[in-house]
Amino acid sequence: MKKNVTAKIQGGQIPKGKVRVSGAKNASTRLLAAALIADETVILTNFPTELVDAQYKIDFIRKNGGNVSVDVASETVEIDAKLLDNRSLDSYDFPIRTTYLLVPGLIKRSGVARIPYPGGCKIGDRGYDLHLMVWRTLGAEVEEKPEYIEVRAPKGFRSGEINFPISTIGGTENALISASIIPEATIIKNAYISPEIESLIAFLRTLGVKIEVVGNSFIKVEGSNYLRGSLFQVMPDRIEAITWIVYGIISGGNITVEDVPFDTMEIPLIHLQHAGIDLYRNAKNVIVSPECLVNGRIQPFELACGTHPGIISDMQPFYTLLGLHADGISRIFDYRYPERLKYCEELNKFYDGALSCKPGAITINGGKPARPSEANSTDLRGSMAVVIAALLSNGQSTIHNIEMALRGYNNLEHKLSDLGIHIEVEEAVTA
Ligand SMILES: CC(=O)N[C@H]1[C@@H](OP(=O)(O)OP(=O)(O)OC[C@H]2O[C@@H](n3ccc(=O)[nH]c3=O)[C@H](O)[C@@H]2O)O[C@H](CO)[C@@H](O)[C@@H]1O
Ligand SMILES: C=C(OP(=O)(O)O)C(=O)O
Repeated sequence: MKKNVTAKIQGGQIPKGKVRVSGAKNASTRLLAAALIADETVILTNFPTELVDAQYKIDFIRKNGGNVSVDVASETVEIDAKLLDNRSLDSYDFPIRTTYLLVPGLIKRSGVARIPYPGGCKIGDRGYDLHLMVWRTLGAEVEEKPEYIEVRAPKGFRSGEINFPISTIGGTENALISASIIPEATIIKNAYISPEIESLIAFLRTLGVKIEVVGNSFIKVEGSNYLRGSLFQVMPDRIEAITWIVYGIISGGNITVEDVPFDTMEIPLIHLQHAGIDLYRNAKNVIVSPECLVNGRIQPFELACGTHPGIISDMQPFYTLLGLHADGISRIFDYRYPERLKYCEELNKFYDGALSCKPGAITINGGKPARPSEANSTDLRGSMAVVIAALLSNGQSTIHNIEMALRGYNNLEHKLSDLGIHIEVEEAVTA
């Protein structure tokens, strides 16, 4: 897997052309784990095969005996988990967040699961205690070993009632997949229903799991000992869509963003309107061009990130970028991930200190032109944000560790190249 990747970026290139949004990271990597509980083959289409996070998960599955074939050309992944088995690995270094979703498949096949500690972006406090709570509620023993988390349920999980004290995406996904292998009813209270979770529920139903959702936070799951296979399409990535739209606006480019999942991003798009941006769109695509700016400029704005259907935290850095190009002072609040600020220090290198931050709040003094710089990738979205800042600056910039951006942006270099943008990417050779 790629490590220590540096990008040399010549600013001032204006994007022009088409870019298609890939299958969503936060859907595809969940479906991949959920496929492990099926007793027949699962085929996932529109799968972002080049996504580094997906590749880590596939690697883990293969190392534990699962069969995964990947067809890059058709963006299809076929998973056969019949031979999945819990094995002792030489290394548990898998820097992805949702390792916990690999547990149900392993419990189903071998009654024991050893999984890497949840990694993912360092965006502040990211507990995993609620995942342990899920497994314990379902009758498992859980032990935190130095290298991995071990979950034991030799006779499989048993049904229970899971009551989340806070609304958690990962926790809800874990509870859903874990409950699906139990042939009795499990109740999940205070669940979080996001579009990606709706898609996960739709997938689990295709396997034969009965899932009832009442209102927006109560779920009843009735699983089965035997689960069918499935042919399922990964939904497009709403965070990638907002990334390209914002890039199109602030670059003054002329781009068509294809496969935009409009129904999952109503409020994020309303906030663009409030910033004076009137996008041309049809059922699936958006055309971004300088004419979209109603008054010829981006209006400053104030917004708060939160749970769906609002602006989710992963979109925050792109609204920050938008604010940097707005005509005045904008403010962004994020009290769900108040420490998601490290990337701001990196962006400040390009924008002459235009961002001032305190936990949960970013104030943006918009309107300063971007200048070239050398910056680090602090997290996935932050990495993509500095790549965009470098593209907008007038000169050559260097961005370190852009493998972070590649965790969440499928085929990034190719997509940029289709927009006429060339970046030079180099991976450090390690002895
Ligand atoms: C699938 C998905 O869309 N994941 C998103 C989710 O991550 P992730 O699924 O990790 O986030 P959660 O919704 O689980 O976390 C919400 C809050 O609950 C806390 N918590 C969570 C689990 C736990 O066991 N204990 C605990 O304390 C977290 O620290 C956080 O403060 O939100 C992040 C911030 O928007 C995004 O970057 C991820 O892309
Ligand atoms: C923080 C993110 O992902 P993860 O939860 O996988 O770290 C992200 O997608 O921005």
